Amino acid sequence: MDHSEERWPKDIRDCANAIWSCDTIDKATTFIQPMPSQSAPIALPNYVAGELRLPSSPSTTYIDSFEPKTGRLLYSLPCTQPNDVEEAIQHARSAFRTWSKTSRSERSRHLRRVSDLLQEHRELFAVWESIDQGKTLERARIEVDRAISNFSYFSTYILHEQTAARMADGVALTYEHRSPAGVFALISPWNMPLYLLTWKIAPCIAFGCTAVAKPSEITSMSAYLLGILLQKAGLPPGVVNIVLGDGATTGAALVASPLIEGVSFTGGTATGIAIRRATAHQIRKHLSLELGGKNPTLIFADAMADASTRKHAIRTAASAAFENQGEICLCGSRIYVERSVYEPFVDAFTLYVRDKYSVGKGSMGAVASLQHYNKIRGYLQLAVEENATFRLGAVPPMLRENSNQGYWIEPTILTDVAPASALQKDEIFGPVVTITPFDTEEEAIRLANASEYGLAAVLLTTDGARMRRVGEQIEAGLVWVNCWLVRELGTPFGGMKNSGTGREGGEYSRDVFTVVRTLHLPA
Ligand SMILES: NC(=O)C1=CN([C@@H]2O[C@H](COP(=O)(O)OP(=O)(O)OC[C@H]3O[C@@H](n4cnc5c(N)ncnc54)[C@H](O)[C@@H]3O)[C@@H](O)[C@H]2O)C=CC1
Ligand SMILES: O=C(O)/C=C/C=C(\O)C(=O)O
Repeated sequence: MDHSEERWPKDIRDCANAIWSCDTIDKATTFIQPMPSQSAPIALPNYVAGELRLPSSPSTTYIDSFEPKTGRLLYSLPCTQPNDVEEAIQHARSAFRTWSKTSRSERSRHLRRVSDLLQEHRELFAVWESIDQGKTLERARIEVDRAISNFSYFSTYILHEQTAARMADGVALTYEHRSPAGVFALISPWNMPLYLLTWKIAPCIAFGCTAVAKPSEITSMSAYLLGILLQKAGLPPGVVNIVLGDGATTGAALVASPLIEGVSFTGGTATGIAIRRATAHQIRKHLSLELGGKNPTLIFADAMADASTRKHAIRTAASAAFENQGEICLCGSRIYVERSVYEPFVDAFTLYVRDKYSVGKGSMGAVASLQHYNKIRGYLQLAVEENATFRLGAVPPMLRENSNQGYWIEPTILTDVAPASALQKDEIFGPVVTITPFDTEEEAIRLANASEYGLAAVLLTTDGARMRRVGEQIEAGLVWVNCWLVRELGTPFGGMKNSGTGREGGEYSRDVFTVVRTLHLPA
């Protein structure tokens, strides 16, 4: 693709305004359709110091981004080089001097304005997120709503926060004093782009820090739109900066900079390890790593005992498995079913999933990239080689680069998969589940915990005592009983084992973004 400068819009601001003016689905779609595939897409700019601009480094390269549902080239984005990353960090540092001292009520007003403006442009963000990521429009709307809540939740949280003070043995009055930690690198993945980026940006700026954020190179559109929105909301320049680019160049430069006081990262475990390694010598750096999962869903016979609980169990297990094409780190991709109800469950689950999630039924989007499509395809080929039974789905066709075909994968249900298989161990991160029987509660717990990951789990049972007995033994940061993805933004969110370190949400986010000192005053 030709990236010569004359093929970019002369004024990037015109381009931003063109997209911004698409305030209805129709207009947004019209804007995207006339772009001829394989030629002169727009290049998205960074958002630095309150301005939308392309990086200045002459060595900047450009990355192509494709539309998952069609395989068409959509736009390109700069792979921001270390010197431009450093410049963004400098702007965040200078903004920190003022922002960290800005009153909570003023910061709260800024977050509220961002939340209101997002609400006003909900549909615009949802349409573009769906086009850019491959998710359904319905799913994209849910995620924009959550992005709105991320800002509104932290806008009020900081107004009601309390400080613990106590009398230490009658000799000293002690209290905790917290101050904003500094400039943060906020790095997010491609599965829930706006939802997860704002889950980091909102608490970061609410607690008085400033940010250089980097979305995934696979899905940069909503971050770009967010930059425009932050500008329109009047957020002081430099408080949030957004640099686009890949992990190896842009992300790595951001994380390693000695001027970065902390990193909040969501993505794959291998990247989390790389970030830990790259920052190992910088002890002061706060690290919050939310990584992969291979989450179990346990279905006990009592959950299948009558028509209403059976329906609930099947629906909950299905949405936990296939929502957002299985591209949520919390998805339940290993299903374990008590043997006495195993076959009835597998039959009913397969029928339900075929009806609701088959491609074309409206609940299944395309997977995010060709690279990811091929990764999932590889696992399905492995399932054939290992003689797994395909209760639903098949190996999808091979797609070539630039084939202008969408990355669609049917929901796939596998049985007869050995516990040691990579299909049971690896995070496939797609619409693929395995179903395995168990005989006893102890075996169910053992199977659930037989994973390097420990992010989330779902228990489906009507037995109240079992809910707690089993729930408290599952090695996972989040256990949902008879529900999935129910979120209260103050609760600790994060994983055990190789699913990460640190927790975010409410006061846990405060711990990530602030430093604490204890003051001792003589009594
Ligand atoms: N939330 C989750 O649990 C997610 C899990 N994954 C898993 O990871 C696998 C690989 O997907 P990727 O897109 O490669 O995820 P990734 O972990 O490489 O990407 C996540 C973010 O990290 C950035 N990044 C990559 N390398 C970096 C580095 N060295 N320093 C700083 N930032 C860096 C990326 O540019 C992106 O913004 C997926 O197939 C899936 O299994 C991917 C995305 C989200
Ligand atoms: O914060 C949430 O509610 C969901 C988070 C999901 C992820 O972190 C993910 O899928 O990566």
